[in-house]
Amino acid sequence: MNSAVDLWQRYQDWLYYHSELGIYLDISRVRFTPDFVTQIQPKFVKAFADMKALESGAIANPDEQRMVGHYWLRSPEIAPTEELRKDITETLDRIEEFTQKVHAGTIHPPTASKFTDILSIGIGGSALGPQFVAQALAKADVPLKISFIDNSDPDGIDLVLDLLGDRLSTTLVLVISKSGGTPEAANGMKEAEFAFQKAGLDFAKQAIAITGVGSALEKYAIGNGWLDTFPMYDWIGGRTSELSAVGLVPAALQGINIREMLRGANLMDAATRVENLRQNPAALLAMSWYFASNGKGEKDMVILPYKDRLLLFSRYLQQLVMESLGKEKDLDGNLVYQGIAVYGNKGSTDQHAYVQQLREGVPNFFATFIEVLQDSAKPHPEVEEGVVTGDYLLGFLQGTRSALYENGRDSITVTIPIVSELTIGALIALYERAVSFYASLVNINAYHQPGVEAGKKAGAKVLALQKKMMSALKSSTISLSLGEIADKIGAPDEIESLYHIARHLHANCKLLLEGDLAQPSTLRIMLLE
Ligand SMILES: O=P(O)(O)OC[C@H]1O[C@](O)(CO)[C@@H](O)[C@@H]1O
Repeated sequence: MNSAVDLWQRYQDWLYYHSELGIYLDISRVRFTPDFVTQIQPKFVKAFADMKALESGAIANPDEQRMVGHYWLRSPEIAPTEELRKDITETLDRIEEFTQKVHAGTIHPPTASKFTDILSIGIGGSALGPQFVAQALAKADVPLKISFIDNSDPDGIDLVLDLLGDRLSTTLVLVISKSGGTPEAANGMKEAEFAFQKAGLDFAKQAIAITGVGSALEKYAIGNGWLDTFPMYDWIGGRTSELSAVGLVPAALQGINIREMLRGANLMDAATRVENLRQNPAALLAMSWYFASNGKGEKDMVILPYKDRLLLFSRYLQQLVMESLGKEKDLDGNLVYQGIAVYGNKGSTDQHAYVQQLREGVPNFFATFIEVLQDSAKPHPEVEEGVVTGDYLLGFLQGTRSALYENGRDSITVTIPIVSELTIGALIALYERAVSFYASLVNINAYHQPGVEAGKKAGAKVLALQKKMMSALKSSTISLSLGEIADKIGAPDEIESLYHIARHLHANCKLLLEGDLAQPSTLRIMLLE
């Protein structure tokens, strides 16, 4: 298997090529055996059946009793009802109409003839796709420049708003939240509203919402007369929403051809509907993941795109893969602790960062190289005789792939001809389907995220404690120790939380801590006047 001739044969035997998209998938450097392929075939019978059921509108997310319909977004004709088909096509038409009006200046800010910027506010699936696509398809000359508030970090928000500066008056704000109740998105919106108010601007005249039908955010936007709202359907998960209004509105506004993105996804969806393992690129990916991680997430997925524009792909895939596959229980309720950890950066930067460990250190990963065939739209000078920078990039990729393989580290290579709307749409669709297949192989629900709720609830508890602590301090004429506060508010088990809250409020000049900072039990706490 390891002779160059054998490997070349294996490469050709397993090479997948999509002629219309010009996309290749090479899984030859994953060391599965013919026996493994034979053994996994029956699991794909189920995976293909699950795919069919999901696409025809079955309740594929049993916990939440929801259909899962992101495939319908790029093939409305396969949506299970006429109403859904109409919703999808009408929303797409509305996005294009709105975009044309913004670009033409028919929809414009109160104090200028055109919008210059977009400020996109949202988190998780309501940010990662738009960020990935904005960077992948960025151009120097765009109708509107985009910036993002994707966290509840006041310093991060300051920087975004400072960079917008006076252009806030010509900024179109997109508040994106499926639930319409995610605190990070709500806080970002409130901060932006406040900044507009401070600058004497009318937020409602410069804001749109992309949110679940009937959500609190939709009601708020309509009630306050925002420019427009676009729907996010309950049958689309946040992490598969890039090709819904969530991703299409910001993309279209940046001048990105959204019909081409949808066409790319549609072509890939068709290719990944083929019920033949060897001819289905998503099935080949899922099989490789299963082999590499032993169907139990025993190895991490390292994403190495050799293209600056694709830097955020690993971050995008982190949510898609880890939120979908990282599950405690399988569909039968057994404890399985599933998942595949995803991380990555870009080549060749990685070679000067962590490839050392990948090559020689703990062999707990499999790599995925993303190769782009076209170097650049522009010709580049030779950096040495007959060699341009892009030739180096290919050399680095090939070199790392071989060096890893020689040392027992498996890899997959996805090759695209060019970074374009078509190929980005296709890549998104490829990984969405691979995740779906993998979930079937390991029998888990890829479309819920119960674990996230625990963190959200715990976060809310900390804020409630903070409020109680502040009112305890307000009603006290003397400084209090952490223990005294805990007793006063009836929360003796929360003393450590109270300490963390007090230390944060002290650093932000909301209260005073006196005592030995190295010994929390000595601290006395009082409000600052
Ligand atoms: O769009 P929303 O409802 O604000 O949710 C943002 C993100 O939060 C989650 O629900 C949980 O992290 C993600 O699945 C989702 O993409």
